[in-house]
Amino acid sequence: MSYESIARDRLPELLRAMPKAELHIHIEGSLEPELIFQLAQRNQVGLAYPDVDALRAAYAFTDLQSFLDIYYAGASVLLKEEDFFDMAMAYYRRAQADHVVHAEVFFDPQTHTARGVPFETVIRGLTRAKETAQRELGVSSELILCFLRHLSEDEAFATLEQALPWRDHFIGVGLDSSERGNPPEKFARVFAKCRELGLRLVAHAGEEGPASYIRSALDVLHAERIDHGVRCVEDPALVERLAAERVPLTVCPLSNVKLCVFPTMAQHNLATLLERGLCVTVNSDDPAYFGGYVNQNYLEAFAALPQLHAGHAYTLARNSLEASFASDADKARWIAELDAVFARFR
Ligand code: HPA
Ligand SMILES: [Zn+2]
Repeated sequence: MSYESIARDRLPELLRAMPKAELHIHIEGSLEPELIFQLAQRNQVGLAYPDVDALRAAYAFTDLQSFLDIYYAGASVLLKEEDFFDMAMAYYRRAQADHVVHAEVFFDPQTHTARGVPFETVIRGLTRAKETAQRELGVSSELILCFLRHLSEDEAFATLEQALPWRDHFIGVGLDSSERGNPPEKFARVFAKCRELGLRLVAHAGEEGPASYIRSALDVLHAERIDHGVRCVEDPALVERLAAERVPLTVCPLSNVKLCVFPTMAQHNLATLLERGLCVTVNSDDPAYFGGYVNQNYLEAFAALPQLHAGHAYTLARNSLEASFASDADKARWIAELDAVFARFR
């Protein structure tokens, strides 16, 4: 079906209404400044900023590391199961408002266990929110445990050990934090172990790091999806392979602009990636820090890239549903809902 003829001025309404999956969201990156201050007060944690406005004013990033420094500082207010629950519920409410039917949510246990917060506290709070979101909001979700790549592989193994009693509470593992200088190869053994355990595998690659990191994420880690992946265009043979193998890329447009991966949204390569036939999806990454939740990412990308039309909107939403780790039955149901929404706009 062709949707190209749907008028451009109807795109915002269509982008908001279409059912979608979000596959690249760090739950700690959904912690809004207001909630950071509430939790700081509740838990008697001191912050380096006097108020919400001062904290928000510090969100001027020059690269990934400048963001990560402030992101880990923000997460320091999370101490109790209830804190993780409240943070995740706030995300699920925003996701529901954006017509996210399914989310695969990253969490960074090492950010918390390093501060003395037990793994159990983190997973209990997030799991309770996941179940509440399904029951009360109708938002389906799964959890993906991310290893911090600036830490050692031994530390990743120790985290996996702590997580194994909770094996059925998360579906897979990912790799995040400082990319440059921390190639996928560093985590080959722990990913091999996770693969043996039947966990789903994803990895951040090609955000700030070179295209070769995307190749090793595929060949060494056996990642099933690449988080970001926008630098794949520097290696045309890799682009062909990603297209042929239909490897999903979880692209985060606002994040890429805020972290200076692209100077402006008009220079983002989202449209190019789609033209090359890649299985691209749109996601928010760290919505509290980068200026918006998933719909804002769609809206700003479509506003800045005139090549994009309603046909691309359909492709992106459909890719997000198909690239998820949900059941075939759930995917079929959501795709039928997607088709019904687009039928209303024709
Ligand atoms: O965009 C990101 N890249 C790497 N690590 C991260 N941790 C949170 N967000 C990110
Ligand atoms: Zn990310």
